[in-house]
Amino acid sequence: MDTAAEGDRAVVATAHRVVVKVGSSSLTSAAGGIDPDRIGALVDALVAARLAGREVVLVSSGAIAAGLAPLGMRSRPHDLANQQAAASVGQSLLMEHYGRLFARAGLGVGQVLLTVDDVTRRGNYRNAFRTFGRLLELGVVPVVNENDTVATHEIRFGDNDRLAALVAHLVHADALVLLSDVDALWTAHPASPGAQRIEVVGGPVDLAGVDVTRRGSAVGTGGMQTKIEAAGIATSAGIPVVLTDAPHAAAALAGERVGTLFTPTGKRRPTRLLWLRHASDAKGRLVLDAGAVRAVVQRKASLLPAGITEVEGHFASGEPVDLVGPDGVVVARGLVAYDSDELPALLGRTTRDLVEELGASYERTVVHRDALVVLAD
Ligand SMILES: Nc1ncnc2c1ncn2[C@@H]1O[C@H](COP(=O)(O)OP(=O)(O)O)[C@@H](O)[C@H]1O
Ligand SMILES: N[C@@H](CCC(=O)OP(=O)(O)O)C(=O)O
Repeated sequence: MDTAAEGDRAVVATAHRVVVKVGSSSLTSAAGGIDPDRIGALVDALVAARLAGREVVLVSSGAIAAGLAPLGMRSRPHDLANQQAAASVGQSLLMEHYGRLFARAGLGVGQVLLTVDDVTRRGNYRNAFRTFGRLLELGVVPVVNENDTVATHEIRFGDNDRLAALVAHLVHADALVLLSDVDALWTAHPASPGAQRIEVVGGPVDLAGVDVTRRGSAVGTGGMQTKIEAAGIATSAGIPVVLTDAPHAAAALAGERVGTLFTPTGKRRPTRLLWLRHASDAKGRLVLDAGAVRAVVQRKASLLPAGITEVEGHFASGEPVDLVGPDGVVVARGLVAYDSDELPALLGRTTRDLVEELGASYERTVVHRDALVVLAD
């Protein structure tokens, strides 16, 4: 291994605040339901880290898997209503296990159920940040899951890998550990002939040719693809990621050479903008003329009505929209300051014109540069 990667393992070993995500497949037994030995071993590793003075946030899947047997369901249901029912039953079982297991070491747990809105809307985001901060100050281990019972398709993360990356960013974690049922990222599904373990991923080039198409466990959701995406989100925000299996949790946290290390590719950015890039679905599109594209992309300027030629979709003020160039390529994403039905009358007009005719409230930009992330640079 090269020295830089060894240095990054040390960064994981010394990380004070860590987010650990565990997948359904690592918590449940083949027969279904929570496997007491597996969840017990995981908690032991987290307790050791906690008692060594580190702050731990656990993102745990497994609610749906844990709820299947009590409801007489044989396999993970495909429809949302049954998934939500299973999650409702399973989440409390999961928390019962965590509460009891951490209590043996004198540690408390706090359940945090999140929807996409909680990491995308500014007010909710701040609120979630405060809650995590307080729980950690109190020495409690936050146990996070998606709020499956109420989340509809529109407000779903869909997989906890991405949720874990966003939580890592939200809590300003120093490292993210993704625990699955596979010991590392491999060049192809580990059962494929010739597949090899990958020890370090330094950026997207190291992933060229890696095959993650084969599905994983029956109880997991996203397979390897969502883990790679999650690692990309975290590393682009300066957070190193280790991907390994649950039995290697303690070794991963100790910075040992287990699993796959994804080294940071970017710097830590203002927190709100990361979700804008990764967690939000754009509600509409604004088509920009070439001058506006240059202003937004190169000069990092705010978007004014004068540079917009078309408005597509229905959105309300404050929602995310894509900014596209005259060629239809998305160049940025931002929070729009007008409703979609207000905008057409403003297009192509200067702000001065608008203020004179319509009043001072039209002095605002359509997308302010502080609420905008450039995707094309
Ligand atoms: N290139 C690859 N390297 C490692 N695992 C892979 C690869 N391609 C597919 N997989 C599968 O992805 C699975 C992990 O995804 P998943 O079952 O969703 O786990 P979890 O429940 O932990 O989120 C592995 O068990 C493995 O079968
Ligand atoms: N929130 C869902 C899990 C979703 C999920 O991403 O599962 P997994 O692929 O096992 O991490 C649950 O608790 O069942």
